[in-house]
Amino acid sequence: MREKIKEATTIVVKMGTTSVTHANGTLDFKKLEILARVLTDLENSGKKIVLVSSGAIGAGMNRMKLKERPKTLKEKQAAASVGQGLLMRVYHKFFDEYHQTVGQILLTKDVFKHSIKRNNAMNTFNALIDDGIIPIVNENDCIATDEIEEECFGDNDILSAMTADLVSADLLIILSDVDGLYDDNPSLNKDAQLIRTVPQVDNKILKSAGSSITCLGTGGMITKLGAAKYATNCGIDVIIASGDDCKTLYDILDGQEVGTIFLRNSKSNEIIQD
Ligand SMILES: Nc1ncnc2c1ncn2[C@@H]1O[C@H](COP(=O)(O)OP(=O)(O)O)[C@@H](O)[C@H]1O
Ligand SMILES: N[C@@H](CCC(=O)OP(=O)(O)O)C(=O)O
Repeated sequence: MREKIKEATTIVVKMGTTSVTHANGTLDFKKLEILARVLTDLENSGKKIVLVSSGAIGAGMNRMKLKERPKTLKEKQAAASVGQGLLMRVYHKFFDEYHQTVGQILLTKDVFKHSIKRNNAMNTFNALIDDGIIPIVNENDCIATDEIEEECFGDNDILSAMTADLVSADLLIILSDVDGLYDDNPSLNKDAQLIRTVPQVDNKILKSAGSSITCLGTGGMITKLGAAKYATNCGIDVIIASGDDCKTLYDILDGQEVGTIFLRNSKSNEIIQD
């Protein structure tokens, strides 16, 4: 069933806050360094890679010496403003080690609803991808407040699914602090079982998802399932797996049974072919 993953060419990889930062918000250099190496290697092998990375608020929070995630919207925006620059500087540094050029794209969700803005964003993505440059995407937190205002509604998960659709990706890989979708929140229920394959994101599956209990991650599994539903309906396979060791991306793309796979909705392909 996972054999077809080997053929995926355009791949969007989403790194959650918990995968790019330590618990105190400082950037996890070890993980980011490995991520840069693996993504460059995949790009060199002929894959087209887009990275969606969270972590701006965590990184900014630490630099501003805030002890906990800011509560008010303006404080979160200020932290994102400080942190986004830090995040990109670290990405530039690590990707440079492997002579891989990256470009920053900050998006707001309204871009996807507005045909001219959507087209402009798509042209930028295509120009970067055609030049072998890896776009690094985050939400433009300072002007788009829907993602950070309410912890439980929306986040970079859905943005990664919308981006995957925009670049006509074959595969969306969401890396997190959990190794896939469980039948119950594994942080609260130690008997929860990992689900390997989800043929369809239906109500039963949606009910298994809970929110995040970390102080930095937002949305938890609820927004990841929203993203999986969105992307699979666009004809894109989705894998949720652990971002602990980014070398796992090799195993995923080798078709190995890593994390949870959400199978693309085949009807969406029929619609596209019609
Ligand atoms: N059914 C579930 N399966 C797996 N994780 C779940 C589930 N329900 C809730 N979660 C929570 O979702 C968390 C991952 O989401 P989040 O903290 O927002 O990560 P990220 O920073 O990667 O977006 C897990 O650590 C877990 O506590
Ligand atoms: N765009 C913000 C939001 C964080 C966000 O979506 O977090 P996550 O649920 O960990 O992907 C940031 O970079 O901090």
